[in-house]
Amino acid sequence: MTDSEGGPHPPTASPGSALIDYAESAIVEDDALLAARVRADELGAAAVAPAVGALLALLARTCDAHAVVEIGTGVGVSGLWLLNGMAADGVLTTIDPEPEHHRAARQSFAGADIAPGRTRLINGTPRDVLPRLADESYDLVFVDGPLIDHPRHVTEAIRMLRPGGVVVVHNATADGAVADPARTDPPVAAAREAALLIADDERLLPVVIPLGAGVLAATKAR
Ligand SMILES: C[S@@+](CC[C@H](N)C(=O)[O-])C[C@H]1O[C@@H](n2cnc3c(N)ncnc32)[C@H](O)[C@@H]1O
Repeated sequence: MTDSEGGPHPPTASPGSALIDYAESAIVEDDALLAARVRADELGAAAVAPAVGALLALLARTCDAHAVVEIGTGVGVSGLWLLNGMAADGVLTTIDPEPEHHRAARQSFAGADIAPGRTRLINGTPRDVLPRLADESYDLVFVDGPLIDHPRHVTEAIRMLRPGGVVVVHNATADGAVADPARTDPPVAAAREAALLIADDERLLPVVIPLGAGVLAATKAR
């Protein structure tokens, strides 16, 4: 690649650079999100970084999301961001096997004055729940369960996504380990497998975004 004067482009920013640090620190969260983060710390439920949350809200708004599925509710930090970007009457269906996390997520949603009808919390494992959700019916699917389950969750997400919808995979790079050929442990192999499922699907237009733990987003052809 060359610049407008024919010379090589200057090196682009790498993860950990000042640019990434700026992107990560530029987002300000409201009181409801800050309170949810305290709950996440108390329960040890890792939540998306603020910049990833802002990306979720942006993508939800861009695809005018009315129906969103989230795999891995945690205590509702990513859910709050998704709801912020969704249509005012949009419904977030969010799945988690931990009842304690769902209790905390309900507190998080109430703390942000989210109307109860806008959230559908399904307590169960995605393996059991996802097959019951309809084909091509959701505007956005957010995958944030255990890395080892990413291939199964991504397969279900692609099935559930409507044409023009967006799938977002959190921790898609296994904190960057997918780029290291020496890393062949099962979670890293699962992250690679999930990325390949998306790369090999001709209906999907993907991009890796180096925010937080690494995000892979793809939109499905209309
Ligand atoms: C990283 S946290 C989700 C954080 C949340 N998305 C956020 O940013 O606020 C992962 C969640 O996956 C849930 N989980 C555990 N086992 C699971 C499984 N087998 N499938 C899906 N989710 C699971 C955990 O209970 C936990 O709440």
